[in-house]
Amino acid sequence: MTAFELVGESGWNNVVSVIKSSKKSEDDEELEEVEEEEEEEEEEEEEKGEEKGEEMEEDVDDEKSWEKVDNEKEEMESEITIQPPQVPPVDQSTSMRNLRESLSKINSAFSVSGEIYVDKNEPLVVFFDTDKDNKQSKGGAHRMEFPLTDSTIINKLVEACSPASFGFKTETVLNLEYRQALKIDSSNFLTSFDVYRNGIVDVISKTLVSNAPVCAELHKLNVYGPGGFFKPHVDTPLTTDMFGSLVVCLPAKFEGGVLRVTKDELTKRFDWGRTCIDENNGDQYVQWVAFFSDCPHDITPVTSGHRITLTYNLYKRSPNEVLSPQIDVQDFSFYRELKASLMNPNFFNSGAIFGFHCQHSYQSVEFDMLKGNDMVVFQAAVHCGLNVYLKSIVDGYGDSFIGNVSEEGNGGQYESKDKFIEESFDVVRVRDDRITWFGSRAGKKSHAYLHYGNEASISHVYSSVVLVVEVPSFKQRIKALTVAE
Ligand SMILES: O=C(O)CCC(=O)C(=O)O
Ligand SMILES: [Fe+2]
Repeated sequence: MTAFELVGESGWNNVVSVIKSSKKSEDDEELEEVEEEEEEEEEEEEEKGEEKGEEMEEDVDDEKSWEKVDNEKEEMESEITIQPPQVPPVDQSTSMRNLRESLSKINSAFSVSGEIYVDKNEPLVVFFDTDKDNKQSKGGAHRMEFPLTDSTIINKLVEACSPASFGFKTETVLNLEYRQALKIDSSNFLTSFDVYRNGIVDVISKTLVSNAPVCAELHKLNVYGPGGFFKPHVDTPLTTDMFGSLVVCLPAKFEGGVLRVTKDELTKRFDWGRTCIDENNGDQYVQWVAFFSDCPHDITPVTSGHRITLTYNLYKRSPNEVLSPQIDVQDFSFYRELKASLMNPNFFNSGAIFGFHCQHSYQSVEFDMLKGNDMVVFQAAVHCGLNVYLKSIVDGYGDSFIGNVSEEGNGGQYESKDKFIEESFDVVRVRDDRITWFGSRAGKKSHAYLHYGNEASISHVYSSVVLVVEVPSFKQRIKALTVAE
C-alpha cells in the first residue's frame, strides 16, 4: 500500500489506482453480500428442483461451472489486490522534469516574524548603565519601561551607547558611510524580555530549522536615531553552529528605518515604525524577525524618532545530531518524486551522480547545519537510502571547484563503487559533466557582502555548498527501496 501511495502521487494515472484500490475493499464487501444472496437463491432453486425432480445432472454441471466462475473471480480479485496497477513507467526526461519541478516547489522560509502585545500591567523592562566605564560607580543604572511613559529616558539611553562598528574583512571598523548606529554591548544592559517564554524561539525552531533545538544569545542593543542606517551586509557567523539572527524592535516612535531582508529575488520589508504603536487605541507591540544570517539585509535611514532594537545570535543546539528528527519528508512532493523516479527503471538505469546546489550559504559544511530547502533535499535523499556528500564550492583557477568536506548517507547500504566519488572528490569542477546538476549556485549575493559583516570576521566565512547524491543503478537501488517500504 505504501508503494501505491508513493508511486501514486507522482503519476496521475496511479492516483486513480490508489483511489480504486482503496475503494475496492468497500466493493469487496458489497460483492460478498451479493454473492451470499445469490447463494441463497441458488439453494432455494436447488430445493425447488429437488422437489420437482428435474434433471439433476445438468444442475451439477451448472454448479461446477459456477464454481469455476467463482474461482476465476477470486483469482482475479486476488490478482487485483496483490498486483500494483500496470502503468508503464514514464521516460527519464519526464521523470527529471517532475523532479526538478518538485525541487523548485520546496518552499522553506528564510525568515519568520511576529509581534507581541505589550501589556501596560506587565511592562517590558530594560536596565542599562550610563557609567559603564567607571567600575566604582554605583549610580549609572537606569530603568526603561515599555510602553514608554517618559520618552526623555531615550536621551539617557543614547548617552549609554557608543557608536556601532561593523566588520570589514577581519577588522572592526567604524564607517559612518556604511553604518550609522549606536549600541550597547550585552554586558552593559539587561532586559526582562524573554524570547524563550514568549515562544519566539519555539517558532524559530519550527520554521527555520525543522524543530532542531535553538539557542538565542543576546548580542546588542542598537539605537538608530534620526539619519541612522545600516547598508547591506550579512551577519558574521561567530561559530560553526550559528545559523541566524533575531532582531526585536521595541515600541518607541520612529519613522523610516525599514529593515529589508533579501533571499535571491525575494525581499521582505519590516517597516516597524508604522506598526509598533496603534494610533487608534495606543496599543503597543514588540515586533521581531528572525532570518538566516547569510541573507543580505539593510536598514534604510531613520527619518524621525529612535529605532531601538535588541539583536540575538541564533545557534542550533545539539550540533552532533546528524538528522533533525522531526522533519517529515513525506510532506514534500520532492521526496515522493525522488522516490518515484528511483523506482522507475527508465530513470538513470545504470546510476548517476546528482549535484544539488544548496540554496543557502554556510560557514561550516556539516549536515546538521543545513537550512530550509537544503535540509529537505538532504533528508529526502537519505530517506531514499542514497549516499550523500556535502561539498563546499571553492573558487579558483578561473572556475569553481568542489572541495572535499563531509560525507553522510545510509551507512553503506550501497557500496560506493564509483571511482569518481572515491578518488576525485577532493577537487571537482562544478561544471563537471559527469554530474547531473540541479538548481544553480546560490549565495553569490551573500558573498558579495562577505566583507561587510556586522562583526569582524575571524575564522568563519560563508561559502556555496553542493549536496552530491549518489544514485545507484536501478537493480541496486530497487532492492533497498523495497526493503525500506
Ligand atoms: O536592527 C536591525 O534591524 C538589524 C541590525 C543588524 O542588521 C545588525 O545589527 O547586524
Ligand atoms: Fe545585520
